Amino acid sequence: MLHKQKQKTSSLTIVVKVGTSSICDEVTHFPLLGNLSLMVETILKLKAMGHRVVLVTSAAIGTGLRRLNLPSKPKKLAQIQSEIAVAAVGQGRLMSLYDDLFGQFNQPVAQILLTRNDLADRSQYLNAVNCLEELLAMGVVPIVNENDTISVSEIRFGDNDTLSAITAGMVKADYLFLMTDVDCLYTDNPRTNSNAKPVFIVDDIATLKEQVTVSSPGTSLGTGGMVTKLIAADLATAAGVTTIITRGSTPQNIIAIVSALHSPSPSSSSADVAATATAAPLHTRFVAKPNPLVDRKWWILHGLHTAGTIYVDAGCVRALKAQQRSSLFAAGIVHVEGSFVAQQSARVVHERVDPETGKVVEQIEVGKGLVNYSSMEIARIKGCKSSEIEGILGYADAECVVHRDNMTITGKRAEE
Ligand SMILES: N[C@@H](CCC(=O)OP(=O)(O)O)C(=O)O
Repeated sequence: MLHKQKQKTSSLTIVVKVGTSSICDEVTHFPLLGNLSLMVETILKLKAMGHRVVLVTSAAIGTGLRRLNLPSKPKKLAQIQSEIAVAAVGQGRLMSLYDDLFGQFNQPVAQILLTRNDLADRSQYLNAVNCLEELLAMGVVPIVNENDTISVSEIRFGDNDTLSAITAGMVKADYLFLMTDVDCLYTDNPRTNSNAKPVFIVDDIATLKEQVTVSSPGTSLGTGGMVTKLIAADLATAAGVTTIITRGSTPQNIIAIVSALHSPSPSSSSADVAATATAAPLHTRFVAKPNPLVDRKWWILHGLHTAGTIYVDAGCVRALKAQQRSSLFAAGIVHVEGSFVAQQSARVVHERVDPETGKVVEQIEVGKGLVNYSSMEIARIKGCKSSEIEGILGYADAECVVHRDNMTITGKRAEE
């Protein structure tokens, strides 16, 4: 299938994610200055072409290890505290390195450190979005990393692939470049399987997952790998961002890839567009979803930490997915899992049960929403009519458990 890239050529918004393996030597942890300089030059060239660029960078831990003369990052659970302390040492030094390199060209940069908790609050999320927008409007290059020192494990992004996808959604990017230590996604690990073939273009990540073997666990310093890149691509394409995986040691390829995807004139045939894109350096392109989720719905799905799960019956699923979507009412709830309060977010799941054995045969993710009642309240009102809530709880703050405006349905509607 041929894909015609949208022919926007003036100012593109491009998020570039650079992993630890492209920034620090895996053994010595010394900075890979050649790579970093090329990355900085590439970003400056993209800016000179009129594009807006956000850099999402890892390597606070790697840089901290070098500074502290430690051989490797702590692995035991008890040492997680020292891992984040190492990140605190490295983050300032990493920024100073970028500031020095960009500073050679009089290019101002800004440090943005994010945690999942920051983004879970709608007003803080919007503040972060506005800050990024303002920086881009001022011609600054925002440099984003996770705020490792205050991210506890259950709310941690953990890998910067996910963080970069969230960032790309926040700035409504045209492109997310996930720079890594291979040229592109392969059908299997090219280091261990010589028959592994490059994957050039991906329309549907769910189908892709059935066709490729993704085993890369990431490097000894980074936390990501190909698995987290696919999650990031899924997330970013849902927000309408074309996502590219390509080699981190040749960042100049970003320019060649963007140019190849945008150089044909608007009247070019699809074949011309495909041929030009194929002539670009090796990369995998994940096609952006044509009808991306609008900002608030995307934020509910990806910005919010999921605090629990609400299990619903089949009738409820049909109502939630119907053309005129219904809100989620207590009557359709079967049970609730986890401990959460009102205004936190919960997954909505349907369990398909084998009628003969009574066993759950499949769990179907329906969506995610901001709840009007706590998990304890939901446990008491599940299966009841809205008119009964007041009698059971002694009050009724809302007639539904999740209002449809506060819910994002994943997957297709029932009638599609
Ligand atoms: N935020 C941390 C680690 C993030 C991380 O490992 O990401 P990656 O190298 O992309 O797998 C850091 O700056 O070292």
